[in-house]
Amino acid sequence: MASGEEDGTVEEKETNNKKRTKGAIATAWLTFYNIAMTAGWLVLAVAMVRYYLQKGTHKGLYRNIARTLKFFQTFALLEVGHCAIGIVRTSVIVTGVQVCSRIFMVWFVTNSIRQIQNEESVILFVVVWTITEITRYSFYTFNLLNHLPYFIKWARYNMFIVMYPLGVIGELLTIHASLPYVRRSGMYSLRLPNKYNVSFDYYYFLIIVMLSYIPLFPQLYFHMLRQRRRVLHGEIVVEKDE
Ligand SMILES: CCCCCCCCCCCCC[C@@H](O)CC(=O)SCCNC(=O)CCNC(=O)[C@H](O)C(C)(C)COP(=O)(O)OP(=O)(O)OC[C@H]1O[C@@H](n2cnc3c(N)ncnc32)[C@H](O)[C@@H]1OP(=O)(O)O
Repeated sequence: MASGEEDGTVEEKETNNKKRTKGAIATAWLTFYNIAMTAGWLVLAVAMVRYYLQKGTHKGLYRNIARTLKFFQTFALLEVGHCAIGIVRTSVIVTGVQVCSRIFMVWFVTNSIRQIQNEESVILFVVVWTITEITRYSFYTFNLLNHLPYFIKWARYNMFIVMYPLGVIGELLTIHASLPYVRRSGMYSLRLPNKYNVSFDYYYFLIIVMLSYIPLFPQLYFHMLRQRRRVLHGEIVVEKDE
């Protein structure tokens, strides 16, 4: 029996061919992207373990891995693009909040304020992010290759239950530790009078960022709990249009 495609008009066939090509290109790109990201976070993990074994302290660890961390975390901005052009079935808003908050932590907090780089809280969130991302990107890679080991699927949809709160604690403690330096230095702030007639206080901005975790984090966490029910328990989860 002829398939629907064989029966279709030339236009239908062209549309189907286009869809297939877009699918193949998107899959190839995502496979490359996920392999590169898994490798990047693995490099980071190895660098952290080596540093700690050699020096026996976490002091100086952040500076040692800063370039790699900044590179791979910033590269994750592409994920917002993946959602926007529809090659992954994820909400742009959920992904945007997750990626932007991380980029903000890396560039505008940890990287900008040298005095806090040796805080234990920095190591906490960097270690938690690293474990999470190695699991997440290897999950996507094996999934795309249709060879997903169950323990990676299990880890992807269970570890976040503990890792997410731990990461948030690390991030909030780091922002909190930065407050006195920000207040003293007046960094990234704009005081009146100035030619733009605008004032901005980075110290209060950071406090607002900390407070914004209260409404935003539960949404990300519950999103992941719904994904967990869908993927591990096969439940049909109806999500609001985010
Ligand atoms: C300017 C200042 C802003 C300040 C804002 C301050 C507010 C901050 C509040 C937020 C706090 C966040 C803190 C955070 O940084 C702390 C941590 O991360 S700690 C470490 C623990 N973290 C986690 O476990 C992260 C969990 N979150 C995520 O995984 C993602 O970020 C999330 C976007 C939530 C993922 O959700 P998603 O919907 O994508 O879930 P899935 O993985 O199940 O994917 C859904 C489907 O899409 C496919 N997909 C997605 N990405 C890819 C890809 N790269 N390649 C291939 N396929 C992909 C996936 O396979 C699923 O497909 P299907 O539906 O067919 O199964």
